[in-house]
Amino acid sequence: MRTSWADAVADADNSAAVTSASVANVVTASAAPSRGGRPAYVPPHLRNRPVTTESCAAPAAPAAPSPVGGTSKLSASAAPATGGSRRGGGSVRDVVRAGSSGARTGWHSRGGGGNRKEREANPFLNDDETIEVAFDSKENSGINFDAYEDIPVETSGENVPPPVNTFAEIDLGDTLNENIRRCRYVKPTPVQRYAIPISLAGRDLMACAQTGSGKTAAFCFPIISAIMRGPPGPRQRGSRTALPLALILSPTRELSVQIHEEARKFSFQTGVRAVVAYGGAPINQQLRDLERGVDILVATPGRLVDLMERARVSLQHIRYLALDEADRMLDMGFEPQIRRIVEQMDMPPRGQRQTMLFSATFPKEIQRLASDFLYKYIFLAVGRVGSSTDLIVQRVEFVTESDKRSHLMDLIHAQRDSGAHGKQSLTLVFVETKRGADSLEHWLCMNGFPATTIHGDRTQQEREQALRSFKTGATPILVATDVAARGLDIPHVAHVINFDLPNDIDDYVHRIGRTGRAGKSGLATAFFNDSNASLARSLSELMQESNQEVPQWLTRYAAARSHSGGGGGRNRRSGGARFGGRDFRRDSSYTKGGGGDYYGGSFGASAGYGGGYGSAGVASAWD
Ligand SMILES: Nc1ncnc2c1ncn2[C@@H]1O[C@H](COP(=O)(O)OP(=O)(O)OP(=O)(O)O)[C@@H](O)[C@H]1O
Repeated sequence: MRTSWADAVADADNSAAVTSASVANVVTASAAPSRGGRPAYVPPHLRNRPVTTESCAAPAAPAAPSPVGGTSKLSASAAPATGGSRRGGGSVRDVVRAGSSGARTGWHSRGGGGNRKEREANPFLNDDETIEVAFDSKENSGINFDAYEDIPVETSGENVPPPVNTFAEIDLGDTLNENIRRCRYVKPTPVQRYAIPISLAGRDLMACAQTGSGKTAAFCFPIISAIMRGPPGPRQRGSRTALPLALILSPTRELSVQIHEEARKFSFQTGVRAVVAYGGAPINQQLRDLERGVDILVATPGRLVDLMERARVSLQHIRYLALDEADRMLDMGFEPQIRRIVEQMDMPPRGQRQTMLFSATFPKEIQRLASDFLYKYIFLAVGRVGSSTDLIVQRVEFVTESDKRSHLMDLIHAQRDSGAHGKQSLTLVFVETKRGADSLEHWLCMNGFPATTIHGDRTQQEREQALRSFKTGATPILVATDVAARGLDIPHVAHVINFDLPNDIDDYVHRIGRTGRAGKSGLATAFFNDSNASLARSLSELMQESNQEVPQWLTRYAAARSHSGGGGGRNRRSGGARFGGRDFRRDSSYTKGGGGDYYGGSFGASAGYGGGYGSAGVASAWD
């Protein structure tokens, strides 16, 4: 049985009615074992205390085993495979694929792979429908395509393949089409309309499209389809080194797990096998998974390097490379590791592999770095006329440090009171530090609000448990650091609160993008005070561009920063840029050959775009 927000609050209210000693017990209770025999989450302040029997957080839903580490999935992934058939379709590609059975890559041709198809778990069998019961059903109406109708799209590069309007226009193969249908994707989102034909044409791509707009499928579909119709991969012949054909890199473990879950759905019964490898989870399970054969490897960079150093993965047969959150992957923290993987190991060079970079934000200096990895690439920017206003309402409130907690409490109370018929919604609260996350979570629990936390000091098992507990609504408040800012697709997040604002406007864009996804509406509230002055200008510009109400005081802060010469560094935006997805190659400062690449400089496509470029230093489809 799932505990709803209303139940949880009622429980909390009951607890609050008793003595403070019993409140302490309520909190301490999280040390009790949860259902399914897994230890329940223990808030940080109680980790060394004796175990009692009640819980601050409502009990988490039981979980099916994850592909790696045994804790990440909500789905009943061990269920037998049903539906769909690799051989059943009439598509040429499927026939080719089926006809090559046993000779090509995929589990049925790998050492030890044997008769794996029969054992393929059905990734569509999950308990989403049960989860929906706890949430407001009007939130489940699926993607709102009207929100995307007049979306401005810009492409640049040579010979850009034309976009498609429907999935039927692309020959993805019957099995993949069946999986798309199972995902309930009726038609492609704008980024998919453009990116899929570009990728299927074999072109390198740098794609910038707003958060929650379906970028994962935009790179997964062409990869899966190309593997299905391409020549067989190498046979491992007794070697324990895995030889994937495609590599998808992402910056966080949870995002890698999520992309892998998506890839498994899209590739169900296609014969294409996706495996995930990420840090913090037991490596032995991942090694066993790799030994069974891998076509698509989804990985975080650190774990991948580890596997390569152990000679358990070789990239010499990579045909497709995708970097999700590519600007993050190439910023100062990750760049050396990515260069090592892409340029200094055994991966085929650009031009011999196909490379796809995706993100919602692409600062120019990162585009410049990224161009080292790309060959004659197409730049694609997908924005939205009407901007984000329709989907994410952004609010900024001036709140001093000492008032933040009481303000947060007001917001959470308001949110609870607006919940229809006891249905709940989720609130994601971003803070700057791990310690701050633990402390706020503790305080929320003490005040009767079931909360959990995700940050880099927690074990991977705790992180996955926290995410699961949040997704199911068992703990409808998640306090997070930036580790949860990018890519995570969590349905029913109604409110993102920037308790501490980030220093970088791009981080803000990704954080608020955890709500208002796939055409649904969302709310984002930020607490601003003097310590955020450096963000004032870029925040105010972003809000203006998204047709949000900018408070007068924020405009004054922004003006003061402009006069004092502080504009938010690389985050500075130009006012009034209707469309910020600008290809850096269009800059006059860019010299042909500077990126080792030819750029034709012609626009290949434009849909409904009537505005000119600004001189924004940041390319963001939110503009
Ligand atoms: N064609 C489609 N029709 C309906 N829903 C879709 C379609 N494509 C993707 N979605 C859904 O939209 C949601 C957002 O997709 P996804 O996570 O790929 O977004 P994203 O662009 O990668 O976001 P972010 O920038 O935050 O990483 C997912 O729940 C996905 O299942």
